[in-house]
Amino acid sequence: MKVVTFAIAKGGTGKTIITANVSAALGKKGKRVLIIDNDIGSRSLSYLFNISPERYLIDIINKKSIKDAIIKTDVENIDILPMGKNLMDYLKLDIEDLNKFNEIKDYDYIFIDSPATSTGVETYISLGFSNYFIPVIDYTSLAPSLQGAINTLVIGKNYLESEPVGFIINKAEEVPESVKKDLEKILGVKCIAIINKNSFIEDSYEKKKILYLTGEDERFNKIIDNIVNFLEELEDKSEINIPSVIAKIKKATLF
Ligand SMILES: Nc1ncnc2c1ncn2[C@@H]1O[C@H](COP(=O)(O)OP(=O)(O)OP(=O)(O)O)[C@@H](O)[C@H]1O
Repeated sequence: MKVVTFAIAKGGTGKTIITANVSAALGKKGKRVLIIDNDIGSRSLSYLFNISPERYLIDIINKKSIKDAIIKTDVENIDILPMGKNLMDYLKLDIEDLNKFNEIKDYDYIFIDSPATSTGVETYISLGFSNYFIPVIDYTSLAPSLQGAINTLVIGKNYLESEPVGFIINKAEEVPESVKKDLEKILGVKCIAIINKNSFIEDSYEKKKILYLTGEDERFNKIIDNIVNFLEELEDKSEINIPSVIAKIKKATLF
């Protein structure tokens, strides 16, 4: 199992779109995927997968199995776990309840879709629970994206031990090779994909479609396939030690 977050302490860069499409591509390949939906503000993941959760994990975690909150979607091999509250609220729970996260074993991939709060704290908590993270830079908003990516990399790598394995440039028309090289130098990881800005992607959200599955945009599908191949090469990781993760998060976020 691998826990991966497309993470950046900056809103609207395309994290949810990328999480949804990469998950769908993995699901199509027969991989079992769970998406932890922590983006409770925008609820964009529920919107895209067309689900209306009747219960959230926060409401049942002290009474039932974590599996009772997991929703099967209509998309092949993809389940969603709606958190219902900020991950920060989960940190206040008993360790016994938090250890229930270790019940989640039947998946090849877990993705955490997180909101970008102004303090970045939700992003950092997601990183605490992730083995790997991949910042998503919005090329139409390069300077704030870069700042968000640097913050995320510093906290994730140095305090939480989540491994940055590359970054994605999203909403880009054309990225000069020299800019890509500069970004790689600044961020210290490789650019694993450049996704162009286009109306198919933009409209897919409005129309509640997972673009990869419609096959409407061949170029987009090739890019998603490349990201999937990249993730498949990453090593599977062992179980996360919840108490030690919580201790690290508290230290890293001065929570
Ligand atoms: N490559 C793209 N081309 C055009 N529009 C895009 C592209 N990527 C994302 N968008 C649009 O940008 C908006 C934000 O995307 P998304 O919700 O995936 O970002 P996010 O990082 O998850 O946002 P938040 O921080 O609010 O959770 C959406 O309306 C989406 O349709």
